[in-house]
Amino acid sequence: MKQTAVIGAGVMGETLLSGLVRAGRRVDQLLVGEKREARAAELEERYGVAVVSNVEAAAKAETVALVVKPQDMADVLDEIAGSLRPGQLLVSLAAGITTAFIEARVPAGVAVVRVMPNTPALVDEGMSAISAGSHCDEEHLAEAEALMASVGKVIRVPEKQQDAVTAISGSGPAYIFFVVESMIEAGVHLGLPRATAHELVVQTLVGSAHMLRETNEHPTVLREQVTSPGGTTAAALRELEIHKVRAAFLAALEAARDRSRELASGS
Ligand SMILES: NC(=O)C1=CN([C@@H]2O[C@H](COP(=O)(O)OP(=O)(O)OC[C@H]3O[C@@H](n4cnc5c(N)ncnc54)[C@H](O)[C@@H]3O)[C@@H](O)[C@H]2O)C=CC1
Ligand SMILES: O=C(O)[C@@H]1CCC=N1
Repeated sequence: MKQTAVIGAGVMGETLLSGLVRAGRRVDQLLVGEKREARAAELEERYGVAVVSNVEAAAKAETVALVVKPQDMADVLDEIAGSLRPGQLLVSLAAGITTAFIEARVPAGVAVVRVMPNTPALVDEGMSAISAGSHCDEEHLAEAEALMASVGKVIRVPEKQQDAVTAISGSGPAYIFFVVESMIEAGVHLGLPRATAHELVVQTLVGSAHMLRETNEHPTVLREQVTSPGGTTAAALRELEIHKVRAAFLAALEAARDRSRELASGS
């Protein structure tokens, strides 16, 4: 029986775990390594999954997903390296951590795939980008792809693009939620009840997202369709340009990309 282990079951680890369960993975094919005892008990109760030591998880599973913070990755790899064997697959979901960083700390021949997921995986609408390490064959990459496909869409990217991917889709949901928060708050300033503002903004976001996906139109075209000459949208967009929102997004994404690059150094 092939087993998959998830080491580090915080926000993203549980997101992956729950997706695997929803996708029909048998619970006895799953193992969890989690440092916090209370959290481990919670997961055992919620999913009926076995929480074991990291060493046992690494020794038993064919595929090991590493979902600890980048700053904890070196310690976890030191702990499990002795239990890993060539041919086994390590899938890292950590921002910034390169496949070379992992390969340098595990036995030669262990296959490594780097993944950047995002939290909409919780509702099976995740976006994951995967990159192969140097001992990884097509079968390993396909296995990592199948793992992440259980919670959404997956694309393959060259590893050198992963820091930019992290800035866009990894952190991306936070920017969208920030915009949603800002619009709700603005609605309240305009005198709408908070619940009304919330409903208006969420449905506007969902509808706009569906339009982007289903019409396949460029966002500029969709934005122009909303922008009547001399109308309300043009008045609002002029303010966004005056406040340099476009430039702020560029600076923000550059900061996220740079932070991703820094994380591999443990800072
Ligand atoms: N939260 C997000 O939206 C995304 C997170 N990621 C990546 O996922 C990883 C985890 O992030 P989060 O889930 O947000 O963090 P988190 O802090 O919620 O989860 C990390 C978990 O690892 C556990 N842990 C720490 N050291 C451990 C050890 N030695 N053995 C076993 N478990 C240990 C912690 O107790 C915690 O439950 C990070 O590397 C992050 O870059 C990637 C994309 C999106
Ligand atoms: O903020 C972070 O570092 C993680 C990686 C991408 C999203 N959350």
